[in-house]
Amino acid sequence: MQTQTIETPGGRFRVRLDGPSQAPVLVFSNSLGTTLEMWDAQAEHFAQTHRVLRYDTRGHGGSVVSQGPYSLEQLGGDVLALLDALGIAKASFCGISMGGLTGLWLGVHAGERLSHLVVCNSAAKIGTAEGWQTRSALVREKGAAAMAELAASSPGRWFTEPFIAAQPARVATSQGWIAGIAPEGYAACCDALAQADLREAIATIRVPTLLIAGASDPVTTVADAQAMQRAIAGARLAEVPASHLSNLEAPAAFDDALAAFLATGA
Ligand SMILES: O=C(O)CC1=CCC(=O)O1
Repeated sequence: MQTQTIETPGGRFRVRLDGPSQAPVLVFSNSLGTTLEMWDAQAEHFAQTHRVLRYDTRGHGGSVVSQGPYSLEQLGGDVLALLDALGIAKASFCGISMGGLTGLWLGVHAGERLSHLVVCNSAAKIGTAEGWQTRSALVREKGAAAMAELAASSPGRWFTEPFIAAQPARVATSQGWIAGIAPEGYAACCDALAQADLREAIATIRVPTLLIAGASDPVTTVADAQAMQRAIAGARLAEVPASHLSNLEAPAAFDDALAAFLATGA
């Protein structure tokens, strides 16, 4: 099946569904500057056991690019609106970086809709408000030129040096995703990241939670994942040999950790 467009009260979303229609639903949520294609390998793997739902986050890919700033509440609400539109009462949710933060928001505010929560290469607060405000201002000021600059610098934020050297085609594909993101959508998600701080709230999460950390991730570190593990009752932590986009850099280790966790009853 190819991508489709789902209309929600908050706008249209580009989604893709794979796997048996009666299987348990597993939602994948992308990181800042990527699209649902970042999950191609995981969709192929998990469509054997799950109904896999992927979507482009607001402001990204083929989804609505509404005027920013966005908020984490809005990004989490978009997931709930998508589940409602598709008639899905409960799902497992796996998000990376910004998508992981969206998952934490869902765990805090809509835990009854989740059977498993997987938070990858993320943190309860990512970076600093000043850093995100500077980035969003630059993108709004320079538009496509700023996106080109962010695409050029993205390998260093997303992958280890050995992976960049060994996998130029994969790196180039990921750079193509960010280069194609609408500047206002990207900037508005930076605004959401600037405001998002769930460091206290995540203590209320009662959904079975797996944290996946990249051993060489300089953006959201293993220490960030350990802090979340201390805060979320019963949370597990898996470390994989990768930088920030760990599902792309270490797909086998990532899929193994995710599959083992999803196999646990919830
Ligand atoms: O800055 C980046 O590209 C890395 C990143 C931070 C949040 C996110 O989703 O990606």
